[in-house]
Amino acid sequence: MGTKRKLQMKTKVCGLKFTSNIEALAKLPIDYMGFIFYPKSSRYVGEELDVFCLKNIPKGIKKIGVFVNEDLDIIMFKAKKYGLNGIQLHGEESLQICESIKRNGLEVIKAFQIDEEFDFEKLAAYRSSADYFLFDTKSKQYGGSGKKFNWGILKQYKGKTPFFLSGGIGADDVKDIKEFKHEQLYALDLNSAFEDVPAQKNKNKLARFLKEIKMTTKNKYAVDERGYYGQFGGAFIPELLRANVDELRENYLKIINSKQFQTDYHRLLNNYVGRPTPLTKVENLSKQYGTNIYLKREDLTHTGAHKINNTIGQILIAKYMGKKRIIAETGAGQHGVATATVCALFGLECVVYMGALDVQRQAPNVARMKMLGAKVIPAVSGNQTLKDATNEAIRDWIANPESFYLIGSVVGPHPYPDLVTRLQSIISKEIRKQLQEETGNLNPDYVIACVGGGSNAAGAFYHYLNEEKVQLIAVEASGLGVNSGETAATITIGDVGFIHGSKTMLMQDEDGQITEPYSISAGLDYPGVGPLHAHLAVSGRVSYISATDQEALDAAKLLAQSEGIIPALESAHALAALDKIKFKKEDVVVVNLSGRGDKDMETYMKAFA
Ligand SMILES: O=C(O)c1ccccc1NCC(=O)[C@H](O)[C@H](O)COP(=O)(O)O
Repeated sequence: MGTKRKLQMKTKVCGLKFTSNIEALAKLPIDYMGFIFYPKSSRYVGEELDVFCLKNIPKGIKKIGVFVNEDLDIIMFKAKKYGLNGIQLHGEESLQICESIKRNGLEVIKAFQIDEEFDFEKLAAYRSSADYFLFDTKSKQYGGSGKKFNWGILKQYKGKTPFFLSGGIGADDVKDIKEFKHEQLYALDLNSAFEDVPAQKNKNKLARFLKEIKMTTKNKYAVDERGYYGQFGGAFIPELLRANVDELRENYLKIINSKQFQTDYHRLLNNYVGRPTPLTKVENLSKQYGTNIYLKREDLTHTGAHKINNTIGQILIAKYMGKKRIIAETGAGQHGVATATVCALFGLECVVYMGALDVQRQAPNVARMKMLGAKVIPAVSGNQTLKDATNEAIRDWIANPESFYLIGSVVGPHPYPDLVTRLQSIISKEIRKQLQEETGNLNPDYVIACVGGGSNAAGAFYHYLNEEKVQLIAVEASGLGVNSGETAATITIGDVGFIHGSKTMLMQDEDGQITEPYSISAGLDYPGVGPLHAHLAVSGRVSYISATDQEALDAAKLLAQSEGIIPALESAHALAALDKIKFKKEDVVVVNLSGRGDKDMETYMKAFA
C-alpha cells in the first residue's frame, strides 16, 4: 500500500435514469454518470432514459453504460444510441469483449466483486484491455448492493491499472476515505447510499459529500502553507522586503478568489488579451511526425506571448492594493512589453530592467516598451541577461518598497511562483475544454512546453499535473550543448541552491556560485528554474529534456515553412522536442506555442543567412 494519494479524486454517480434528476446532478462537480443497462437491476434504465437529455450532459462528465454479461452488439448499439463514453462490465465478461469495446474507442471499466477470497492475480490478464478496474462488494445482484467490503483487502492489489472504489459508499465515509491510501485509487463510485428511491439521487446529500471529499484530498503538486513544493520554494529575502512579500502573501489568495477579481480578470482576458487562444491542429507537421499535433496559440494573444495572462492578473492585484509604481524584469522582452502594456492600460508608472545584451538582441521589444511609456533600464552586471535584470529589479524594490514588483515567471519568493502559476493556468484550462470539443477527450497523451523560469510550462501543465496518464515534457535550452559550458539547461545539469528568493535547482559551480547561462533564446537563458519545476523534476512527474540552439532554429524553420507560423525562439525549443520522442499514430500531442517570432527576426536572419 503506497502513501501517496491520487489527486483530485474523481467521482462517479451511478444508477441514474430520471431526466430531471440527471439534469440536476449535471450541475455538480462530478466526473462520471453511470446508467444501468442490466434488466434485473432496480435502477435499470428501461425505456425511460431520455436520449436528448444524455446528449446534453456537459462534456466534462463522462457517460458510462453498466452491463452484466451482455452481447457485444447490444452494448455497442446502446453506446451509439446514448452517446456513451465508456462501458462498465459487472459480469464474467471475456477479455475479448473488453478488447472489442476498447477498439471501438470507448473506455472500459471492468468491475470485480471483492471478498476475502478474491484472487488479485487474475487482474493481470485485463491490464491492457481495461482502462480502469472497479472494486465492488460481492453480491448476488452483481452491483448496487449498498454494502461496503473490507477495503483492507485491496492491500493485495499491486497492479498499475487505476481503480474505482465502490460498494455502499455513503455520506458517513468521508473519514474512512481520507484514511484509505492506495497508489491506484482513482475514483469513488457512488450509488444507493445517496438515493431517495432506486435511481433517484438526492442532490443536496451528494453536493455536501462532494464538498467534504474535495476538502480532504490534497494536491501533491500544489504549494503548501509555507510556500514549498516538496523541498523547494520558500521566501529567502532581505529583511527590508519582508513587509512587502508578507503583504502580498496575505492578500493574493483573497484577491484572486474574489468575485470582483474573477470578473475583471476574465473580462480583460476575453476582451483585451484575446482569449481563448485557438488550439490549432497542424496537419502538415502532424503528417511529418506521423501523429496528431496541436499548437496552443499563445502567440496570438495581444502582445504576442503568454506573458500577458500573468501581467493582467498582477496589475489588477497591484491596483486593488493601491500601488502606483510597477517594477519588472525581462529577458526576451515579452514580459517587459506585457508589463508596459498593462501599466499603460491602468495608468501606472512602469520601470523595466533588461540585461544590456538582451536590450541589443531584442531591440523591437525595447522600442515597444518605450512607446508604451515604460522606462527601460539596461542591467550591465554579469553576462547582462535575465539573471542580472532580476538582480537589478530586486535592488530597485528594496530601495522603493512601496512599489509593486511584477514578476514575469514562476520564480522568486513565495507567493510569486504560486501566483504566476495560477494566473498562467488559464492555458491548460482552455486546452482541456478545446481538446474535449475537438476529440471528445479532455486529456492529450503529451503536453510539451519550453522552460526558462517556467511560466508557460507551469500554465500548460497545471490542469494535467494530477492526470498521471498525460506525459508532460519540459524542454530546456542547452545552447551549444549540455556539456559545452554554454548552456541554460538548469535541471539537466543543475543542483539544489538558492536564487532570487527561493530554494530551487540552479546552475552553479562547486563553490555554489551561480554560473552564467547561455542560450540563443533570450527568454530561456536563466540559470535557475521555478521551484514548482524543481519539484516536478525530482518527483518524476515531468520529464525535462533539452534542445540546442541549432535544434531550436531547425524546428522554427520547419514550423514556418510547413505551417506558415513563425514561432518565438523560446517556443521553438518546445517544437524541437518533436524530433526526440517516438509518438504513436493515435497520440494526441499538444505543444504550447508560447510566443510569436517577430521579435527574433534579426537572430533568425543571421542564423539562416
Ligand atoms: O446499481 C445497480 O443496481 C447495479 C446492478 C448490477 C450491476 C451493477 C450495478 N451498479 C453498478 C455500480 O457501479 C454501483 O455504483 C456499484 O455497484 C455500487 O453500488 P452501491 O453498493 O449501491 O453503492
